[in-house]
Amino acid sequence: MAPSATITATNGTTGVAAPGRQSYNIALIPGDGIGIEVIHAGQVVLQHLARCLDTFDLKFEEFEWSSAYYKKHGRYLPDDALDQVRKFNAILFGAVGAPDVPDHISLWGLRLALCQPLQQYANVRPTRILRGTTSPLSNCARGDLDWVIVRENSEGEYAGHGGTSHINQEWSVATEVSIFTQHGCERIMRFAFSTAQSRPRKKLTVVTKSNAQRNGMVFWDHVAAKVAKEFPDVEWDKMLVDAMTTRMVLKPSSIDTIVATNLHADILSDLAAALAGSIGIAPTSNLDPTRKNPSMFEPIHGSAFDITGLGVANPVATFWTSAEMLRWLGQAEAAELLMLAVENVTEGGIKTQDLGGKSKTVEVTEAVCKEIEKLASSPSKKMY
Ligand SMILES: NC(=O)c1ccc[n+]([C@@H]2O[C@H](COP(=O)([O-])OP(=O)(O)OC[C@H]3O[C@@H](n4cnc5c(N)ncnc54)[C@H](O)[C@@H]3O)[C@@H](O)[C@H]2O)c1
Ligand SMILES: O=C(O)[C@H](O)[C@@H](O)C(=O)O
Ligand SMILES: [K+]
Ligand SMILES: [Mn+2]
Repeated sequence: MAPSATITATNGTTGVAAPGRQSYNIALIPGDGIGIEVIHAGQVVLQHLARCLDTFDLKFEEFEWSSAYYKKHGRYLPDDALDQVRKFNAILFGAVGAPDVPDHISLWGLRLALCQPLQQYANVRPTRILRGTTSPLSNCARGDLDWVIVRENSEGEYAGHGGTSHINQEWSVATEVSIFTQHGCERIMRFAFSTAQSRPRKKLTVVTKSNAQRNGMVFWDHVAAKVAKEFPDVEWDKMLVDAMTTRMVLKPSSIDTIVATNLHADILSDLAAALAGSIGIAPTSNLDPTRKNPSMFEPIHGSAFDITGLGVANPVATFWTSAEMLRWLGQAEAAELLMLAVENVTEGGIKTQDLGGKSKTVEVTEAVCKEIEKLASSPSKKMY
């Protein structure tokens, strides 16, 4: 079923209206590398926002689950990790991945070990060109690129089906089987169509590869066509994933909402982030649309070994995902104010090096805090 909507967010997700003063418990999982730097910047900004607005409360608890924890305990998560995080309203996650741990161990050990059992089956990735930033595409004005990528986040190429036989033999073999279930495809298609329906253009592109992958992807297309009948007001088309990359580069304004498989959307969303200026701005919401489990919010990027510890990581992706978290929790006004503050700062030229600026993580964080203070105390607060 589509999420029960009361507040429609700019990214097509929905929040529950909050009666009275609300208090939210947020689990912080900074993880590894720059994840630690940006999550701490996000916590500073969120705390400041809550203090300045004084209309809701945020309480944070930090978890040390990371590659350092893995090296000490032989696992990324303790046995009761899911029970622990289920007590929170939301999770703010940094990144996982370390140079001395194989990437499949870290990804499956932490991120997927949370997203999959918590039924965060819809991964929502908005992309747009923020004020004061530019796309590397010539002729792409700010409003020409305003997309939401909906990523199937529970199965497909990430189902974990497969195995290795004849290890260390010349005839060793490994399989990685994609899984497309009726339930999994239907729920993500419904979510994607209702996201598209909630946006002004009501347009959805279903990304596929059903010319080559003649089973799973043909099934994916079939479910899309069936679910489309429930949304007669959504204009939709279907596009092969390879052609979609060229359309994103050459005709960005022809795109609005996209739905794609776990792997296709993973790849397309890094491309989308780069086309909007940098991976350092791109947010991700891992949503359980049924709201039975807490949803998890993170920047799209990873732990970025190459810039860890230099103080130059762009915190904007984490600020944006923090805004999406607030929206999901029902604090749409606070989310709007936070994004307005972020864009006032980028427009003022306070940007990290990935966006062509010279500012450090901490300078961007301080500037956003100052801007929040200004906006929250302005008599014309209703401008956001
Ligand atoms: N969800 C996650 O936790 C997640 C996501 C992606 C990658 N990873 C893991 O992170 C590790 C590194 O992966 P990768 O190098 O492929 O991707 P990455 O996103 O960590 O880095 C790619 C490039 O983008 C730059 N970059 C990323 N975030 C930035 C930011 N906020 N500000 C400025 N520059 C930024 C990096 O410096 C690097 O040059 C791997 O272990 C990978 O598995 C985890
Ligand atoms: O899920 C993945 O593929 C990785 O964690 C990462 O690249 C992401 O986009 O979340
Ligand atoms: K991340
Ligand atoms: Mn990715």
